[in-house]
Amino acid sequence: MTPILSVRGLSKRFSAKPALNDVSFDLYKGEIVALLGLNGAGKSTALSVLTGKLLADEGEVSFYESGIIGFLPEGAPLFEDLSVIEQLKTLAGLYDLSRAERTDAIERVLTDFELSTVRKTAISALSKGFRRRVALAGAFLPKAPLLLLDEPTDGLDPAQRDRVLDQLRKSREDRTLLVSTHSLEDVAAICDRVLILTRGTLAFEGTLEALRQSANGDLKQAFLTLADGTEEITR
Ligand SMILES: Nc1ncnc2c1ncn2[C@@H]1O[C@H](COP(=O)(O)OP(=O)(O)OP(=O)(O)O)[C@@H](O)[C@H]1O
Repeated sequence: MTPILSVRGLSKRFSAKPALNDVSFDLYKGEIVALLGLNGAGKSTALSVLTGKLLADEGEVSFYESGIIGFLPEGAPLFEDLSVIEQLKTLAGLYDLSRAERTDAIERVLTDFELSTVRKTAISALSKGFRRRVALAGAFLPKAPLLLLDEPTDGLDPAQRDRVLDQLRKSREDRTLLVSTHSLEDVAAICDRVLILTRGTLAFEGTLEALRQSANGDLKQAFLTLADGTEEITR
């Protein structure tokens, strides 16, 4: 099977300090893959390099689909001075969409992320959970075949978290998702495969089930053991 995205030998250093070290993996159509690791493991750096926001020092990223990549960056940055609808219109204007397509895309994400009631609200007046959903709506505006999401459920209440996870699950019908998260609950709920970064090195690549089984069914224990780097590298 041809991957949708292929990453080979990716390395990135900040000054002399390695943030990513010879990382290689593939993503396939229709899967949701978790990108896990302790604080500072290199997850956000990896997503930034994949989107071209940061330049890698070494390695190659090949994207085998036509179209663009949707991105929810770390911290879900937004235009503070705009309203929700203005934010989405501004982002939609960046894509190659007709006026009708832009309107349709905006209405779709307002509905999918339950933002209709705040469409005219200033971004600066939104709570953390709403802000996250506006940023997610922005990432889902274009019909991008690949979405890179940095902590999509951070700051969401349990009800909203479930709804956003439903949206992510649904979106795999026509998209591939790489999701960086600290929530093992989210991983168990929606992810097919898992990548674990340990101090910039890929320490595990495999199915959710294989990860669980590596610690007799205890997902948290399995993650902590590998993320800490005390186990041999599993590839
Ligand atoms: N712009 C930068 N300049 C210097 N060092 C950086 C920069 N961005 C990241 N780093 C360093 O690179 C390493 C990886 O950071 P990164 O933010 O990718 O980790 P992360 O896995 O996303 O962490 P977290 O879970 O805390 O968000 C860390 O040691 C971090 O301090």
